Amino acid sequence: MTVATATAPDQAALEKQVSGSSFYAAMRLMPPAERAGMFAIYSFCRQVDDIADDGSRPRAARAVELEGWRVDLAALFAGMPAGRAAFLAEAVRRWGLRQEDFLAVVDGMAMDVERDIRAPDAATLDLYCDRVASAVGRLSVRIFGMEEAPGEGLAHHLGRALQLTNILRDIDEDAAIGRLYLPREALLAAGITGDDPAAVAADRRLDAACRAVAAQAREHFRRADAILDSRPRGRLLAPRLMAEVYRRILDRMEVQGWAPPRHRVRIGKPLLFWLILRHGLGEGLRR
Ligand SMILES: CC(C)=CCC/C(C)=C/CC/C(C)=C/COP(=O)(O)OP(=O)(O)O
Repeated sequence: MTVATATAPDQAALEKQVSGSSFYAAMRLMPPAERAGMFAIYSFCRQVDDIADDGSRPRAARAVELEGWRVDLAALFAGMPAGRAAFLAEAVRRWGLRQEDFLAVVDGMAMDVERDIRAPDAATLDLYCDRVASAVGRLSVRIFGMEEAPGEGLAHHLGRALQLTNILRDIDEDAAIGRLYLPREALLAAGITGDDPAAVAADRRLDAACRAVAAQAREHFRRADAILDSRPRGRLLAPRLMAEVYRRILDRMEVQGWAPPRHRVRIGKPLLFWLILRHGLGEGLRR
């Protein structure tokens, strides 16, 4: 495949976009070329996510802008001047990243633009998680150098584990912008029939619904771990640390519970540092 030669990616700018993420430490530990690739993927995700979340602009304008990304990605993969997507060219060329995975991410963001997601059914939530998280995983596992089958499996399970945990952590922030990602089935099983985000966030029965979703996240973490454990020790340190950081967030939320008022769970620097050491990442730190 021929890919348009990109303008040199501005690493400092990419890194700045990534630096606020829970996954920054994991990406920082990768060797320079892989790290640059992950930063590019993350920056792409950040840019399309910012479009989807920009509530100050009409939905139609945001949809047009996402469509522009689809056009730029098509140009990139056709070897043409790729506009905003040009900075992805090196990563696409080097790791054979697939157009369909980038497009899936854009499709996921488009779900947020079309209407505010409110208590989606389980299948819709799963599709959303596949697009906004597992597709990112499918791009990432190519950079990790994984073979097709375990790579697909890791992306499937770790993407869903991380996204469900993120949803459980961000209930209040999402409600503040009119969104409720918790699945309808879990809400109904807990006796919650409405889908008004603020009302649901204030409902004490939410704890039971969230525990059911947390169990799903745990099962995805378990299956992601099984894939990671089958790979040689000392490899795949980045996804191991990504999983560990978010699993700790899930652990803390389960202790705290989801009955309002909730306190946003964070992983502080000392714990992060300890997790890095525990995973034998000292090697990465010296790079
Ligand atoms: C194989 C593999 C690596 C799979 C996982 C793919 C992946 C990294 C998905 C991201 C999903 C997610 C919860 C993003 C939030 O990022 P954020 O930076 O907004 O998170 P934060 O709010 O906690 O900082």
